[in-house]
Amino acid sequence: MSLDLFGNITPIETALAGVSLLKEFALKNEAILLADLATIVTQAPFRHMVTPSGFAMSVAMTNCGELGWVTDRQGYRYTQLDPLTQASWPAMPASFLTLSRAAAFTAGYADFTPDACLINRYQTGARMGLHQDKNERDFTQPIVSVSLGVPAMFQFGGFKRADKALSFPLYHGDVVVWGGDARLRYHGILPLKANVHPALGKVRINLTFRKAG
Ligand SMILES: O=C(O)CCC(=O)C(=O)O
Ligand SMILES: [Fe+2]
Repeated sequence: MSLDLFGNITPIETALAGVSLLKEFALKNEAILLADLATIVTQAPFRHMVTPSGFAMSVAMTNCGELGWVTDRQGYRYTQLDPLTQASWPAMPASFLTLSRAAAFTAGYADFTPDACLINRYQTGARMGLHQDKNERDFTQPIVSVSLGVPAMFQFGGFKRADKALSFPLYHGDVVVWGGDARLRYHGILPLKANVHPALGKVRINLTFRKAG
């Protein structure tokens, strides 16, 4: 739960139990986050992974942490090695770990220790269809999701793909935490509108922290 400028619970939190929207929570540490991100992508570059049915995703992805989320013809899963380089995924930087733990703590999860951070890069038109995050072992652990760069419309649906979804915008620095009753809600990102962010240019970057293993 978090409060808006007037001390009210934000509308999205009123509608969705188990969702916290922490506006601009990541802004304080923007510079170090972006510097650490730049280092990660030199070691594990963004790539368009293929879904099990053989379609290249419009979102480009990489990972840091002990485990990284991947998809290919074999399916969705977490791996210790980057399939592109056969090297371990880059270590999770202290700045990422600290931010994700602070956000989880603020949302009511006192002992969140992510072992995976999926890094999504959206160019204009890129989208992520409604899906559940369910490749993790322990659904009592939340998802912590950090938005950077160009704004995007996030969708929260229900527990079936066809359930009606609520949409709300996410801006640079916003953090969403979902767990508990909301942990397995369908969610996604609508096609990214053309835009420019002063620090990141034409893209949106999303950091999704999970306790996967
Ligand atoms: O980009 C986002 O905000 C959502 C990403 C997401 O749902 C995921 O990576 O599983
Ligand atoms: Fe997701």
